[in-house]
Amino acid sequence: MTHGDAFPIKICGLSTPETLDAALVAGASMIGLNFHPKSPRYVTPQRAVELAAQARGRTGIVALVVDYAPEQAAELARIVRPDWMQLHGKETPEQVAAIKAATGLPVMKALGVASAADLDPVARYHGIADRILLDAKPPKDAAYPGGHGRPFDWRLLSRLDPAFRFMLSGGLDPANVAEAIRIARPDGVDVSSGVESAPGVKDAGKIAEFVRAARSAAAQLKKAGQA
Ligand SMILES: O=C(O)c1ccccc1NCC(=O)[C@H](O)[C@H](O)COP(=O)(O)O
Repeated sequence: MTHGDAFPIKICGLSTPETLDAALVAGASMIGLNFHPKSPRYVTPQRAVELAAQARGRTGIVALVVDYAPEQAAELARIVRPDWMQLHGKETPEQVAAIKAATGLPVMKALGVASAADLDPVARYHGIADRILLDAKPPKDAAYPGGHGRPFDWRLLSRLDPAFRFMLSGGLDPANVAEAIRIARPDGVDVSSGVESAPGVKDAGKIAEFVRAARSAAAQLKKAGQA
C-alpha cells in the first residue's frame, strides 16, 4: 500500500527501525516522523534520515513539524527528503502556503477540534493545504499540541459538507477506529498513542490490529456507499 491509497492510514510518531518495520509490514500508507522537540516521539534529523531510508518507496514519509519557519522546513526537507510535510502548530493559511512553496512538498495541515466552532476555520485552508487532518484539540496545559490519545465527538463532523475531504485523528485505537470511521466518514485515519504501550513506545501488535481494523471498516463503508 502507498500514500496514494484511496483510504490512507497513517501511523505517526515512529522512532525505531523495528516499529517502523511493523508499520510497513502491516501496510500503513503513511508514517510520521515527529520533529517537535517536546514530544516523546521526537526524532533527530539524523535518526530520521535512517528511518526514511528504510521506508522510502514502501510508504509515504511524513515530516511533522510545529510552527516552523519556511526556511527551517525547507532545510529539514532537504536533509530528510519526506513525501509530505505535516504542520501541527498554529500555522495560518499564508504560512501553510509559504512552507509548501519553500519545501516543494504537499502539506497536511492539522486542525484541533473540540466543538462545532472549531470547524469554522477549516474552509480558510481549502485549496491551500493538500490534506486537512482533523485532530482532537490538546488539553489546555499540554506541553505539545498533538498525540494525547483523546478522542473528540466525531458526530460534530456531520456538519461538514459531505464533499469535504479530511483525515481523522485523536484518540483512535484498534478497538474504536471502525466506529470512528462509521460515524465521521473520513477519507483516512491517523494514530499515535492508540498503537503504543507507553508514550512514545510503539507496539507492533497494536499497529497491525489498527491497520487491519481501519482497512476493514473503510472497505465496509465503501461497499455500503455503492449498494
Ligand atoms: O504525537 C506527538 O507527540 C505530537 C507532538 C506534537 C505535535 C503533534 C503530535 N502528534 C500529531 C499526530 O499526528 C498524532 O497522530 C495525532 O495528534 C493523534 O494522536 P493520538 O491521539 O495520540 O493518536
